[in-house]
Amino acid sequence: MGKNVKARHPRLPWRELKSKFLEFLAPAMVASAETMLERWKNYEGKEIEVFEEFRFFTSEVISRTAFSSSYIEGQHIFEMLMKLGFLLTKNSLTIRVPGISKLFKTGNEIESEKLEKDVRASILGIVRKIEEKVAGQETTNSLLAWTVFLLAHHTDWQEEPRKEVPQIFGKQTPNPDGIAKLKTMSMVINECLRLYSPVGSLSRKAEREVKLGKFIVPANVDLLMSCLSLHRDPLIWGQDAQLFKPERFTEGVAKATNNNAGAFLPFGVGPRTCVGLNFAAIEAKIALSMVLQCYCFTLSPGYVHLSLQQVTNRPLRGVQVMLYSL
Ligand code: HEM
Repeated sequence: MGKNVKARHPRLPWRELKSKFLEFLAPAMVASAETMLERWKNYEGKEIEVFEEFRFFTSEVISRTAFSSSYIEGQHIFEMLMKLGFLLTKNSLTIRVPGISKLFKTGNEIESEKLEKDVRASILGIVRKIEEKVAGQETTNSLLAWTVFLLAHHTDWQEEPRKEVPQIFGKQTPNPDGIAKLKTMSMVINECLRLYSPVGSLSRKAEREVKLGKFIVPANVDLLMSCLSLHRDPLIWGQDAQLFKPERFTEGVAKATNNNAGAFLPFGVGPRTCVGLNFAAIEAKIALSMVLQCYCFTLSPGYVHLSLQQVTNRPLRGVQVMLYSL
């Protein structure tokens, strides 16, 4: 921010800001997961399709978080509307000479035009924010469904994160402090993001001619990078690249990728990196912790393994699992 530009709000230190953000988000996510698990009671001992379930869950999280965070902005809009109403009434009572009113505007008219513009801009701002969150709904939905698929297929890996959940939260619902400590859960999520990256490819446009390794990319060329093939490349991940092995992330992403920052890109790279990264990670960890606390699951015989790359990489026929109460 430039020297002469005043901050609109007093600055909070980053750590404090992040914890305030978490304090607000985590309870909304926990409440949405509770609603989902309440529904799951009807499926105990039966088959459940979790892609659709997580669609309800991720949509509910959005409506709880996006709309309530718009409350203050909404209040500001209502204040502006009240003032606008007052000015419009005043303008309508002012006697104007026909014709002149088109050439000269009164102070009240100028102010009401400005207010009208501000109201429009504020409403568009809220809509844009909600749109951004909706953009993240499908991706988190896919991540959760693919993770349940992988854990249902590799039941030994269900036990590891399940043990960790009570160690960290006891019998409580997930809280912001504990979420950061879920190490095995992070490994499982990273391995799922590697194998079933919800965003299958990243796109960029070359603004000018650039040298990319041994290639010269001319200006204005559209580039598409496939995260799916990058994440399964044996030259980067080894001969077991196709296998589900969360242990490769035991010592973090840097170690798993041999410090190759361009090898693991589920959330993109550079200045356009996903802005919802933390939001998605917290949401996924809360949902999975709560599911694992209550249930174990195996793949249903009816499950058909097909993925569809349409905006996101998602299971085409859903993910059916058999649900057992613990
Ligand atoms: C598992 C969940 C998610 C995945 C895998 C994911 C992945 C991505 C990827 C790959 C990009 C493009 C980055 C690039 O081109 O370098 C992106 C951009 C974006 N994501 Fe996400 N995302 C997820 C969740 C979310 C959530 C929850 C939100 C909102 C709360 C969100 C909001 C956005 C926005 C606004 C952009 C555009 C950023 C820009 O162009 O500057 N995402 N995401």
